[in-house]
Amino acid sequence: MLKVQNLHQYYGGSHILRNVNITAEIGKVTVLLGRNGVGKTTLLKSLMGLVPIRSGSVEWQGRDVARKTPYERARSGIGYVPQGREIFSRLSVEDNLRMGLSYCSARTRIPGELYELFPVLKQMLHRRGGDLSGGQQQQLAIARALAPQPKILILDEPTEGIQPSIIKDIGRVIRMLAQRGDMAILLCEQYYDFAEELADHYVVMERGEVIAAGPGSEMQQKGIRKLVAI
Ligand SMILES: Nc1ncnc2c1ncn2[C@@H]1O[C@H](COP(=O)(O)OP(=O)(O)OP(=O)(O)O)[C@@H](O)[C@H]1O
Repeated sequence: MLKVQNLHQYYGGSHILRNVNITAEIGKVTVLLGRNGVGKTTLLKSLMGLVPIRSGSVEWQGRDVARKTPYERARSGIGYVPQGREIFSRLSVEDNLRMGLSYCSARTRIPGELYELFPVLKQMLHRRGGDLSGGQQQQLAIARALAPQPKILILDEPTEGIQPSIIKDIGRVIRMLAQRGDMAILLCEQYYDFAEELADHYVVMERGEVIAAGPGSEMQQKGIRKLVAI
């Protein structure tokens, strides 16, 4: 389980995250919602150690990882799919997947399962990452994060700029990964319908604070769509 408590983060003098508390459980999809600029990406980067936090704890599988490096967090089973995908455009699809294994000495082979989840990657194995469509790159970014077999997958807006058929495929993979029961999913998303369909739990942020949270089944009844409408 990932448990974030009383987290505060600043960029210079700007107080960006204010006393954030969230959890993400193994076997569940937790969706993080909020309008542009409320601090979602900053929160995910803080969880991954890509930006420092001022105070609070980030507990993963019972250990506080808040002072660990991104490398150490990745090795402890935290997988991260950044906003904008950050594919290595001049490397092949296969080498992009290998990059996902680069910090993980125990695993040297790309799991064959990734090609079952995303068959297009097998077809394009020797193409350059930069030659893939946006949707294919997103699938590659997810597969790269899954290559070392993490226990939590953190995704930052995976549907951004992606065509509907690929959004469906990505949704199916997310649901399947959670249902297997050995991985937590923390999904930051602006596409409300996609988020609602997948959510076991939801968290809504506004101006750096969590303003609502609960079971995914209650999102409609609680009017969460309105809270995040632009
Ligand atoms: N590197 C940075 N330096 C200073 N301020 C930043 C930096 N990155 C983000 N911010 C500011 O922090 C606030 C939160 O940004 P963040 O990207 O975390 O929001 P977000 O909810 O993920 O938005 P979006 O949905 O647009 O990605 C915004 O006001 C943003 O301008």
